Amino acid sequence: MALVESSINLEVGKVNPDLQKERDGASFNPNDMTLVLLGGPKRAQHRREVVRQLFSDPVFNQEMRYSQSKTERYDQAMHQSIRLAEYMIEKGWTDKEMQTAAVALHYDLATAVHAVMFVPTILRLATPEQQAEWLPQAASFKMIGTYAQTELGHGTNLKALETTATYDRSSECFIMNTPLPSGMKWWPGGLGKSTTHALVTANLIVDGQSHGFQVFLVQLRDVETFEELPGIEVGDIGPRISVSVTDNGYLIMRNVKIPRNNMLSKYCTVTSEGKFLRQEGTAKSNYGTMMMVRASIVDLAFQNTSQAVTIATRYGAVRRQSELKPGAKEPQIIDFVTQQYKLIPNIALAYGLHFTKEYMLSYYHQVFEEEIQKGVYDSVPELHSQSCGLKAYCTDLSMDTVEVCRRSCGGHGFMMASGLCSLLMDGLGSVTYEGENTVLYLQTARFLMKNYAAAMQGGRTARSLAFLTANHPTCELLDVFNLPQLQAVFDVRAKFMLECGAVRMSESLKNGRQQYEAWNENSVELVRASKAYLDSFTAVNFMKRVSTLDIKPELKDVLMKLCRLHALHRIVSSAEEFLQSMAINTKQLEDIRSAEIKLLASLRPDAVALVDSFDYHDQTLNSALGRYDGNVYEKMYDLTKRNPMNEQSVHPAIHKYLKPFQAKARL
Ligand SMILES: CCCCCCC/C=C/C(=O)SCCNC(=O)CCNC(=O)[C@H](O)C(C)(C)COP(=O)(O)OP(=O)(O)OC[C@H]1O[C@@H](n2cnc3c(N)ncnc32)[C@H](O)[C@@H]1OP(=O)(O)O
Ligand SMILES: Cc1cc2nc3c(=O)[nH]c(=O)nc-3n(C[C@H](O)[C@H](O)[C@H](O)COP(=O)(O)OP(=O)(O)OC[C@H]3O[C@@H](n4cnc5c(N)ncnc54)[C@H](O)[C@@H]3O)c2cc1C
Repeated sequence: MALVESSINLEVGKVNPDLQKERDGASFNPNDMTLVLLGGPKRAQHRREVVRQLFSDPVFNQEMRYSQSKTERYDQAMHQSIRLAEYMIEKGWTDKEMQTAAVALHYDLATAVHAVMFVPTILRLATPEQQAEWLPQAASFKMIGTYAQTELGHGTNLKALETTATYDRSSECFIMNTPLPSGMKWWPGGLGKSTTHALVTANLIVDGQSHGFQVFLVQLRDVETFEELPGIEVGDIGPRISVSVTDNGYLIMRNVKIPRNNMLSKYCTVTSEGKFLRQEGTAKSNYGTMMMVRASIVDLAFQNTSQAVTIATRYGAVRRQSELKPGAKEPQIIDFVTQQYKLIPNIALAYGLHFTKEYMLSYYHQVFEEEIQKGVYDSVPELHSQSCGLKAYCTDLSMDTVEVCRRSCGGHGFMMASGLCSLLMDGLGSVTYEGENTVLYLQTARFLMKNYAAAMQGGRTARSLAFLTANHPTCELLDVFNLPQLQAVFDVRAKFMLECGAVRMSESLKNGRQQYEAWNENSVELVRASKAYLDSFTAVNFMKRVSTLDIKPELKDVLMKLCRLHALHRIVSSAEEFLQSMAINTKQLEDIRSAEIKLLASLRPDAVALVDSFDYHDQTLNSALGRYDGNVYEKMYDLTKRNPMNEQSVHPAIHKYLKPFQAKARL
């Protein structure tokens, strides 16, 4: 009772004084940093305006989402999707605004996969005529689609997918079939309840001959009644780790006929006579959507990381606990150096991921829009390797960060109201979907090994692997804050790790192993090689981007500290590999550890300003702990009062079970 009274007596809306003190003491203006992160005032203004409009509409208020059941959340997710569609008509919102809105809403939309995969796949794999027919229907939600690739029996191994599309010359149709049970489609987002159509990947069979994985547009439901069409069985796959809004579904097709035109035919087609033709592209052109979505997931990893550190850092400034100076007032928990070590390297990581996702998205657009559209496919192997590797590396680190942040909030980090539990549970899918992370690291390793062999034979390497042919002397780290020297240290370690993988492979082959046996035998080392390369790539990209920014000195100063801290922290995190490769020695490792702690102290006064700079709206964070005004306890109390468990002072279960038992026991 005392707690309740003291909470409601605090003024809501006024900024918590500890948080205000942090903001007053920062070395830079967060708004200036936001403009750097968002690419200038025009873009920042645009994002703020879209987000402001979004959250002034009660339909997008998700404050009670943590208390909602799956069905209630789905209801709201559908409502939000349709409201956004209305905005396209009423406010003239385009893809740009929709993308900003989707990110601000954590993709909590019943039509997320429609927007993120269905439409983009049509844009990438359909002919101009097919696009002209389908895209307007998709834009007006007459057609709501999903991307149905994974099956119950196979997700990773696309060559083993069992669904068939058999060409029937007499009707000029494909007949779609699901071999049961392992061939049924399983997982596609929105398939359960929300979609009328699916882009189904299936083995194309013409005259008994298989032509491998092709993509087909299949209508699942009547667009008016939403009832399943004949031969189609669809449903939700059931409870998953999070109460995510997405209705991931299953699909069975029994002799479902679709017109010949429904095979997406930019790269391959079947003529009416039943002739299979490859028009252009490569054998893997139909895998294009996966590259695109993996690149977008790098952005998602940045969002998850930066939101988690925003919540935990603000809370770290507001929360007072324990004793630091004997007899003094309880300190802000962020003053404990161990707490700083949980938060500040992860703030640095969030900034590093910002520059990584900028790189990834721009490289994807360069290759897709400037090269592939002109029929140039030379960069595809590197783009595939990097989109796989960075998707895996960034989501792995981002999930580690979210969990560290959650724990850093003590008991309250265990409450849904922290906003950190849903970041974790919803985010966890990202290490599995769009390619399981180990599988993706191995795709990167395949590319690395090829390039390593080329470099050793004096040939050319891909752009991002120039370090393989550069000549770095070892142990030249004289100044642990010197960026070129740190870059050399990363490159030496990455090259060494690639060499370890290559040497082991060649030894296995010399010992008579088949290529596939050697690969499997050395795959742990190959994953290490990939991670070393990705560590190096992201740290060096961070250093290069920050070094070339033409910005106010106080912003540059703090960003330089962050990219140094990121580099040092990554070295400490994989110290044994840096030592083993002789990129550093043990004395240098000691210096690096001390430098890390010095950087914590130097960045501590800017911690809150650094997370404020991410410019998240309170409704996006949806966190009682990470609120901009820092009024944590009042908000927790407010949410608790509105928790459905507190709707009745006596729960009906008391009258249903306890009271009859007590009455009986008295007899
Ligand atoms: C923004 C947030 C919203 C997110 C919503 C997410 C919703 C989730 C959706 C999904 O999960 S959809 C399903 C995604 N499924 C997968 O990612 C499956 C993973 N498996 C694969 O990608 C592949 O099977 C494989 C593991 C890459 C292997 O493919 P395959 O069996 O065909 O291998 P090989 O014949 O050995 O060929 C390898 C050869 O092909 C090149 N390659 C592979 N993929 C691509 C690609 N996407 N683009 C270009 N090239 C590709 C690879 O580099 C090899 O080349 P070489 O070394 O032989 O030259
Ligand atoms: C939340 C969520 C949403 C999804 N949405 C969609 C969607 O919209 N559409 C869709 O089509 N799919 C979707 N999926 C499916 C997803 O793409 C697959 O689950 C994913 O690609 C992994 O495949 P898998 O489940 O077959 O795992 P498996 O391949 O069975 O993996 C199991 C284990 O085997 C290991 N393994 C497998 N192959 C290899 C190998 N070659 N080398 C080494 N190790 C290996 C993996 O590393 C892993 O440890 C979704 C999945 C989730 C979790």
